[in-house]
Order: sequence, then C-alpha cells, then structure tokens
Amino acid sequence: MTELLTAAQMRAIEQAAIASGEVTGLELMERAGRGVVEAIFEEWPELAPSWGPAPKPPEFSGQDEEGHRAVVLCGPGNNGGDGFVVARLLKEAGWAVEVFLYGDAEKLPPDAKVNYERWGEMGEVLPLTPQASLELAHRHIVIDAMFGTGLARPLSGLGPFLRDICDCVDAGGSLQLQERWPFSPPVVAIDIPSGICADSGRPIFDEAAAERIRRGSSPVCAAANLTVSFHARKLGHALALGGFWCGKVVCADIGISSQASRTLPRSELVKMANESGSRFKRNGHKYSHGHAVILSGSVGKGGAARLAARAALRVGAGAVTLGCPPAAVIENAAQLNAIMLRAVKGVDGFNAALEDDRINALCLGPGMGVSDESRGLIEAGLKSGRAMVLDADALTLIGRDALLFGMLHEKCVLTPHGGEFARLFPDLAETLAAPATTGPAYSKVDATREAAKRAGCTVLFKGPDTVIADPSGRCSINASVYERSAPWLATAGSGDVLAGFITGLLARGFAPMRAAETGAWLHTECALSFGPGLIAEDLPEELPKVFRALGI
Ligand SMILES: NC(=O)C1=CN([C@@H]2O[C@H](COP(=O)(O)OP(=O)(O)OC[C@H]3O[C@@H](n4cnc5c(N)ncnc54)[C@H](OP(=O)(O)O)[C@@H]3O)[C@@H](O)[C@H]2O)[C@@H](O)CC1
Ligand SMILES: [K+]
Repeated sequence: MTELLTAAQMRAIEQAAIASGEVTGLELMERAGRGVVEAIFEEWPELAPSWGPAPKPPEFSGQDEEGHRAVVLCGPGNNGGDGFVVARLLKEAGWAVEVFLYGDAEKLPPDAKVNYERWGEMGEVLPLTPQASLELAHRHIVIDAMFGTGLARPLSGLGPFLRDICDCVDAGGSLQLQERWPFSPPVVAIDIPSGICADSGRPIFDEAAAERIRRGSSPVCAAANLTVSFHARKLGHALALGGFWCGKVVCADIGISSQASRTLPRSELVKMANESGSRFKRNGHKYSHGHAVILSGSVGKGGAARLAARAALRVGAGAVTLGCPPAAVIENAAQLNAIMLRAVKGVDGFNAALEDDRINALCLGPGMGVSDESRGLIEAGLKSGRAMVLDADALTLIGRDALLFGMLHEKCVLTPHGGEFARLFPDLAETLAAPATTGPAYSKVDATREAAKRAGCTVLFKGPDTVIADPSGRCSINASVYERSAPWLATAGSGDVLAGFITGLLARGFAPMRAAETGAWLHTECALSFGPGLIAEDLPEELPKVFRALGI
C-alpha cells in the first residue's frame, strides 16, 4: 500500500519544502525534469546515451539525422516548465528536440519562464496551434508536458494532437516493435496525461467534447505509455480509468522529505495483521480467534454464503457457522465440513443463535434474497450490535428502507459495487457519473467518504479502484492497477469471498476500517498469486500461500 496524494496535498508539500529553505521551486523543477529523463532511459535503455547512435530515418529531412529525436509539448503552467527542462536535458544528451508551447510564453509562471528562457538559448519554441506539424512518425519519443495537477477545465484546440498521441499509445510504446520508419513513438506523460484530473482519474470535458466523443472523433485527453510523476503517486493515477490512461506510472524522487510520502509496504501489513497475539493464533482455542456467523439463502441459493464462510475460515476466524433455513440444511451439510451448520428458522431462530455471546462477527446479504424475512434478519443483526458485513441483497434492502439505514452503526462494513452504491446513495452516484467539466473533479474518494459519513460506518466501494472510507474521513484505495492489475478477479462469487475475508478479520478483532482494507488487499493478493483462470473458489484456497509469502 502506498499513500496517494491529491494535487492540493502535493502543492502543500512543495510549498512547505520551499518555505523551509530546503529547496527552491526552480530546483524542484530541475529535479522533476531530470527524473523524467532518467525514467525514459530506464524504460528504454536503447535510448540512453551509452547505447550509441540512433537508427536513422531514411526519409526524414530537416533534422540532425545522427541523434535521437524528441518532441516536447509544453503547456502554460509548471508542467510545461518541466517539459522545458526535459527538452534541455535531452538536447544536452545529443538529441534533436523540437519544442511546442500551448499558450503565451509571457504568462508562464516564474520557474517555467526561467526554463523557457534557458531552452530558448538552445532551440526555438513553436506555437502549438492547429497549424502545428508534430511529425510524430519521425520521433523516438513524445513528451506530454501540457497539463499536470493544475488542470482546471476542458482542453480546447488540441483535438488532432490528442488523436495522434492516443494512436501512438495504442501502437504499444515499444521501441523494439518499431523496426521501420515512420513509426509510432512511445508517449511519456509528465505527472499525468494532459486532460486527466489528478484528483479523480477522470477526463475533464464539456458537452461540446462529449458530442465529439459520440461522433467518434477526437479524444478529450491524452494517454501515455509511461507516466512519470513526482514524490508520490496522485489519486488520479489509481482512480477511475487513471490506470488505463497512464500506461505505466513511475515516481521520481525529487528529494523532498515529507510524511505524506510514507508507504505502507507489505511488512507493515504483516505487522498490522499480527498486532496482537490472538490474531496471530499463537495461543488460545478456536473461540479466542472469533466466531463468525454467515447467513445463507434458501434451498439452491447457498453458494454465495458458502464461499463467504470458507473465506472467513481461511482468513483465520476461529469458528465459522453458516446459518440457513431448515429446508436448506441438507444441501449445505452435503457441502460443508469445517464450517459449522445451524438451522436458523426466521428472525426468532436468528435471535436465539445470537444469544451465544462468542459470536462476534456477522455477514448478511450474499444469496440472502430480498424478502421481508431477510429484512427482519438484517434488523436483528443490526440490533445485536455485532461487527457485521452487509453485502449484496442486504445492501438492496437497506437502500430501500430508511429505518434499516438509520440502524447502521460504526461496527458495520458496507461492501457495495457500483449498482448497489447507486441504490444506497443515488445522489452521490449521480454526481460521480456526471461529466467532469472542471478540475479537481468529484472523485470516487469524495463519494465514498460522503457515503461513510452518511451511513455512520465503513464503506468499501468495490471496483478495480476499490475505495474504503470510514465516517471520520479516513480513506484508502485498493487499486488493482499497474503491477497489481488482476482483471481475472472480475469473476462470479469474487465479491462473496471478499465479504467473507472481511467478516473473518472482524471476527479476529480487526477494527472495521482495517478489516476492510486488509480484506481488500488480501483479495487482490490472492488473485495475483493464483493468476489467470481463477474462479472464486480459488481465492480462499490461495490464502495460505499468500500468508506464507508474507511470513505470517
Ligand atoms: N507541486 C510540486 O511539488 C511540483 C510540481 N511540478 C509540476 O508542476 C505541475 C503543476 O503545475 P501547475 O500548478 O502550474 O499546473 P499545470 O497543470 O502545469 O497547468 C496549470 C496552468 O494551466 C492553465 N489551465 C488549466 N486548465 C487549462 C485548460 N484546460 N486549458 C488551458 N489552460 C488551462 C492554468 O490556468 P488558469 O486555470 O489559472 O487559467 C494554469 O496556467 C505538476 O503537474 C508538475 O508537472 C514539478 O515541477 C515538481 C514539483
Ligand atoms: K502532462
């Protein structure tokens, strides 16, 4: 886990470093530019100076044919300033560099202006207007330094360039594949591809741009094969389709010290998981590791609850009981061994089961159905005050029923996917779905935080960019992107397993927010460990391997 920053947090860190005298803004820009160039040479070593002369484009005229060629597209802010630094450093490394500027050089902010002038001593700056000819097919690299964390509104007048950039990115960004000229060079975005909001991962566009998308013409933002950000990743690299637009993200160290760049690596997760002896199962009997109860649906509907129960047991709950309607006992008995089984006849039966005060965690919803009886069971569960995961059908019922919603308490964890979130919080979902016309845009983080505050409990809003928030505003993201991308996790029953992991961790004594964070992290980790071909049943079975790798 890595801490992700908003644009405002990054600006505050930068300002604090400058105010403390630690560094100047100009020095930071220099380090940022250097970081980009180093990242390019690391990603494509054949472009590094030590690799010797560049391949020559036979039909290319008007440029120094010996060197590598880059085009740098600079914008009107400090992102553009970084671009001028990159242009200078590449030129110093022997490259042929062409620089275009979108906007008025006179209005550049001070540090960007200094670097514009430094570049001006080495080469010219052409205006990035519709008449500009970028000749991308004759470059080795395209640098997108148009907009970064300061994007405030939709891009305009850049459509054809954005199309060319996206076409290059689609071509794969591998120099090895580019045996013949002309080719589609890799695109490197400075900080974030231009047009993407760094706080939300969403492209900023207006109705006119939306119409262009509908007509299938120019895109509304750039994309990249490699994105080089600074100090720490931003929310927009992980949320929404940020991972799709950014390609690969590397973070250049620009030498500012701040707590906000603190990371939460695996070792800390292990420490977290082992915080108390009882969680480590060093001692005690099964009930000292918690007892989780998971309610299943009626006959033929028990699969989801069984998956959740298996996951809760594997993640370490001492005991797991599956409670089902009497008619479903035979079906479940035929499937379960280590998981205990109890016939639960309606609300009274559930209340009777809850008299056992060793039961400390519940999971309601998977395969439960949306009957009145299910509603009663949820009400009984909430009244018991137990730590509790509410998933699937339970979320549908709570979304329909203000009374149930009002009974949610701080020991609850809601685990909605997009559709369930919209049923629970229709206004928040609508705001999130509306086109983002100004930056910073409303993000999944904003929506989940607001939802957790409103519900008074932890909310885990599922997706490839899972966001988890508690009512205090604490928030984290479990993004299955980049090196943690596991698209095969989108498989039937995977959500039930996640609910089970969280329930098991609640039973083991994890606080709701931490249970949700850890459950989500382990869920992705199991998927990564298993790999493609995964089905939901595989996830709990992969846990022992994941735990062993973590040293637990
Ligand atoms: N923070 C740090 O620690 C470090 C930051 N660094 C770098 O600085 C970058 C942030 O710089 P930044 O704040 O100047 O923002 P940036 O994205 O360049 O553009 C803002 C300009 O664009 C304008 N504008 C906005 N939208 C527009 C549109 N659609 N169409 C047209 N204009 C538009 C906006 O104008 P305004 O809204 O004021 O009218 C303003 O003039 C960051 O991403 C990183 O690369 C590094 O050097 C290392 C340390
Ligand atoms: K950019």
